[in-house]
Amino acid sequence: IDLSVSWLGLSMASPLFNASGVMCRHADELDRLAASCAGAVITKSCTLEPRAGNPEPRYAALPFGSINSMGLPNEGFRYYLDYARRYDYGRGKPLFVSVSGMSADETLTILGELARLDLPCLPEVNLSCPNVPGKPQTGYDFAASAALLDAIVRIYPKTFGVKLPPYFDPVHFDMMADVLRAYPTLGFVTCINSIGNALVVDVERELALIRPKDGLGGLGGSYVLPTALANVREFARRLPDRHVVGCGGVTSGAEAFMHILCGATVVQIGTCLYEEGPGAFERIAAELSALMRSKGYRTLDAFRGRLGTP
Ligand SMILES: CC(C)(C)CCc1c(C(=O)O)[nH]c(=O)[nH]c1=O
Repeated sequence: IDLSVSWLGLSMASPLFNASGVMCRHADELDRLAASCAGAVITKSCTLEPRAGNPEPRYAALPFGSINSMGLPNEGFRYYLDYARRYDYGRGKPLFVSVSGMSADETLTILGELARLDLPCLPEVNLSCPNVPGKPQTGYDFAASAALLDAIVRIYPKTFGVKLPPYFDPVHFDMMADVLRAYPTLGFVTCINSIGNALVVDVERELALIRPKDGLGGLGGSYVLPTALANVREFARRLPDRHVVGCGGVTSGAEAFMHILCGATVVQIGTCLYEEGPGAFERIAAELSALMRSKGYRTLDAFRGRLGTP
């Protein structure tokens, strides 16, 4: 059974890696991911300056997933560019740098610096990044997304990707795909980010579970799997010449298989990695391998994007 993936000039021994935000804020965490069975590593979304993030409690594990309102705690982009400079690309594990400026200008400044370094790492631009006050997150503002991407391709000439929030309306799939299709250097889209602004209640204490935003936070884990799969399949259909990175609700080989069957080239793991640790990569890869064997598939290409309809 061959779990390897070659894409965007990269080669990965496993299709599995971390979702940005989980176990990737500090260099020691990133090194631990690089030493694990993960096929690649991505950094916590960075901003121009370091950020402590929101007051705690800001993350909670739930019966079927997680809720978080971390508030972009990160060491600042220079820290991650320095990590990207020192990273050992020869070990065959690509490094992705997630970028989420507090404004479009911040994102552009960071990408300009990244372009100057001309390193082998690839940026994943987080479109859940804040937009101008009074406007929804960038990914839900199609004009703002197009304006940001117009500016990005002017200052960042190489291949990059975007992290998308989940969409819930076919017209939104169409509208966002129309925006993204216009940028030939957009090599991949990662579907999905957490489902935003959920609210989880502690009945006994009659309190929200997390403190920021009066309890509102992004939902992750098994709760979001069906929405993640829909977004993967719908964007893979609309952008057949780009890669889709699947993210959302992967806790097993079967769920990784679902994402790839829906069209994902590779798969990110968030909540399950946070709760289980890096051993999740080895377990899920072994489960995926066993499932493929039982179905007679020797490679991921044998079933990628082949979901049918009854
Ligand atoms: C939600 C933002 C804080 C604007 C971006 C960072 C982010 C966070 C976070 O740092 O709170 N959590 C997520 O689940 N997804 C994200 O993209």
